[in-house]
Amino acid sequence: MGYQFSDLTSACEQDWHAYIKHDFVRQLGAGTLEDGAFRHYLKQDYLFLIHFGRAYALAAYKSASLADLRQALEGMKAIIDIELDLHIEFCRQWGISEDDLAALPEARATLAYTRYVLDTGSRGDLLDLHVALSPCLVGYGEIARWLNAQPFTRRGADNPFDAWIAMYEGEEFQQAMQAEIAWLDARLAEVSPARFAELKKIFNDATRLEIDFWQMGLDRAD
Ligand SMILES: Cc1ncc(C[n+]2csc(CCO)c2C)c(N)n1
Repeated sequence: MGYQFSDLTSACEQDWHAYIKHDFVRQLGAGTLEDGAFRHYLKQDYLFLIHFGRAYALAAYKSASLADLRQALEGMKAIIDIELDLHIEFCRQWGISEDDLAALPEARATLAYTRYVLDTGSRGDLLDLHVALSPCLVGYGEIARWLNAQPFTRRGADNPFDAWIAMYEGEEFQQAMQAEIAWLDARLAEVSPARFAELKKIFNDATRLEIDFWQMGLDRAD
């Protein structure tokens, strides 16, 4: 008894590091990532974000308290009003129009990850769903902080991906990430070892799917 969020990352340390320190991330930080790989990632991430918007709608449906319902609504608004708007603008700067985005075929890695999260939330409870969502929210915040601490990372105008790092290091985003960790810490404090083992599997699966998402970008896989 008495778990916290950091027990999930510790229990999946190898995969968690493979996700946070993936070659895609390193190249993005160094500014050496090929444009085509970044564009492929951006396009698939548009589809990813739409399904994550649905996952927050599922979190609303699974909420038994007003506080949880409000939190789900805030998550959905953050994706639809902030993250997706920024994303569409980002895509435009990289030469990808809204028409291009609307006509995209979905890559297998996108399908696998998004539907895994939706399925986990459908069969499980709100905690299962939040654990499935947490590598996304917490991972990107950690990636931005990790990149800023690496000697190979270049910031500013000589890194074409600088705006990407800036998006996730921002105060607002880091606060949302801390709020999610606090919510998970409070729930995980109450779970049994058997329940923790179930949640660890979900966290590990979602983390592995994040690794595949980066790899899909590097390989430009569909
Ligand atoms: C594959 C993939 N994983 C995580 C994120 C980051 N992300 C997506 S939605 C969300 C919540 C913010 O409202 C965050 C942090 C991404 N963009 N793409």
